[in-house]
Amino acid sequence: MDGLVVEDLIKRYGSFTAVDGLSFAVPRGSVCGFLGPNGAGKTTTLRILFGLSRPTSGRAEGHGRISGILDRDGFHPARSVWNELSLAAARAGRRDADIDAALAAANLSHAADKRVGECSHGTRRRLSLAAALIAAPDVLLLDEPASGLDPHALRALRERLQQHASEGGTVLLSSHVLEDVAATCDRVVVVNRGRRVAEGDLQAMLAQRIRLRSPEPEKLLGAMNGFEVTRDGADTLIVAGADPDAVGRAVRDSGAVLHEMSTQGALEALYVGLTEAS
Ligand SMILES: Nc1ncnc2c1ncn2[C@@H]1O[C@H](COP(=O)(O)OP(=O)(O)OP(=O)(O)O)[C@@H](O)[C@H]1O
Repeated sequence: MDGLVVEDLIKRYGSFTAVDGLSFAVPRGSVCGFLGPNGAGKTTTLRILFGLSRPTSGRAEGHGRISGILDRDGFHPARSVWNELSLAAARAGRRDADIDAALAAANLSHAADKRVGECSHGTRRRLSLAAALIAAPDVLLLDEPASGLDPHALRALRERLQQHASEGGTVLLSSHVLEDVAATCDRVVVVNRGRRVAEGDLQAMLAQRIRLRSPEPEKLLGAMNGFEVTRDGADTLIVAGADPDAVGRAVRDSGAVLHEMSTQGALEALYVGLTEAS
């Protein structure tokens, strides 16, 4: 069952079309990356899903309670971290929420009494996520949630989002950090100039591009008959559109020494190909 649906969505600002007939869906239990170049229409789509902006035509709807992070967090700089979280709980109708426990879960207990205006960018970002989660949402919409986070906070964010999905929630997050998307998401939607250029299961999409690194690339290349292979530097081959088992067997049969067989970096290659081509 879908947690959110975007269908034939169009958003125009005057004569400029920011979102141009966009359609995609995110199933429940999924963390979906929302990728695209600057100005592709991601924030516009997220704002419509939040109900902050009206579509020109089409629809964008999440099922159940929606919360999340937009570019501006709207916190008052003079309020304390504890107070902002408590206000977020009250706004979401969750007056019974345990604020101290939510702060601890967000690793923010030490900052509870700090004024928001005195917090670092990363701390504010973590507070934004805690404020979104305290609403106990079904659908989490996150615009660049990883921005400003250190590696520990990034890992905690990833684990929290995956936990939300494993409990049946739905997550849509925009990001330009593709490595992070690859580690966090199970699906992606790629948009360019307001249109969808790709959508699907991330592993299935990445399995379509396997990177092989070998000190004997010629030997390897000789065994790759029938595969679509491109060279990427002196010792690296990229095999496109092939089943990993079949590639693995061809590598074994070649007898070449292999230093790496992975889909690492494949998302970037896929993204660049998709957004340049359209
Ligand atoms: N209120 C507005 N009035 C006019 N144009 C707007 C408005 N909001 C957004 N746009 C334009 O719509 C296009 C899509 O913007 P949007 O912010 O959705 O892109 P994005 O994919 O989120 O980009 P980024 O990755 O840079 O955040 C851009 O060209 C932007 O300038």
